Amino acid sequence: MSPDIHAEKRALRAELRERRRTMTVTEREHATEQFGERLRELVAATGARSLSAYLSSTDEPNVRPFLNWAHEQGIRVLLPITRDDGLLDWAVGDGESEREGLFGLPEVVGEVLSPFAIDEVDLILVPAASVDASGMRLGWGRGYFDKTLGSMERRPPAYAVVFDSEFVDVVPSEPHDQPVDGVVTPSAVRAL
Ligand SMILES: Nc1nc2c(c(=O)[nH]1)N(C=O)[C@@H](CNc1ccc(C(=O)N[C@@H](CCC(=O)O)C(=O)O)cc1)CN2
Ligand SMILES: Nc1ncnc2c1ncn2[C@@H]1O[C@H](COP(=O)(O)OP(=O)(O)OP(=O)(O)O)[C@@H](O)[C@H]1O
Repeated sequence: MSPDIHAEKRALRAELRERRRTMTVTEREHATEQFGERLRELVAATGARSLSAYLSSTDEPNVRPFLNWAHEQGIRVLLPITRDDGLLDWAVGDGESEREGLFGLPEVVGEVLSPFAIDEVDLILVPAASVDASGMRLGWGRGYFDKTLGSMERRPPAYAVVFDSEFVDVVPSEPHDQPVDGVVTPSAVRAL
């Protein structure tokens, strides 16, 4: 794998991380409301009764109000538990208990399910740094979701959740990168 593409990905991630960090509270709150509307539309369109998502940290697209809504609707929500071997375990989110996991990310507390637990969901919401028009996704650089999505035999629709400016024409990609089926931004749900 060429070192250039790794450097390019790293530089892009740093830029995107900085842009997220400098968003204003007003921008964030507005985006959160719109993410909620779009994600509820996606659930209605897919009829999903179970889904996997992530517990947003401060700078990430905030899906927490949506997760509370999903929980109230009786939708089963799986949240990732970061393992140090590069795989993700899962636990059912109850909207209550969490703690700090590996890499300082918020993590759900609950019965730990194996990486295979995600095989059962109807819809996958994937965190990302950027997504392009062909569905290629730039993640945060440890390959967790490439491995997860790449190992699934029958995969339900996977939608990346990003801010509008992070949906771009092309992201740098490598053979192991797994495309997503769609993207959710504050302005729209798009199948790709
Ligand atoms: N809220 C949330 N939970 C999540 C994810 C996520 O993106 N958001 N993940 C989604 O995968 C998994 C954890 N993924 C991680 C990915 C990278 C790094 C990390 O340490 N990255 C490098 C930066 C690499 C770079 O910039 O090139 C670092 O910070 O040093 C940590 C966790 C599972 N849980
Ligand atoms: N299916 C896989 N099997 C083994 N290693 C993988 C796989 N997918 C990715 N990797 C490794 O993970 C590391 C990070 O990959 P990459 O830069 O594509 O991350 P990313 O797309 O940002 O990550 P993520 O999937 O967590 O969002 C690379 O060293 C890559 O070789």
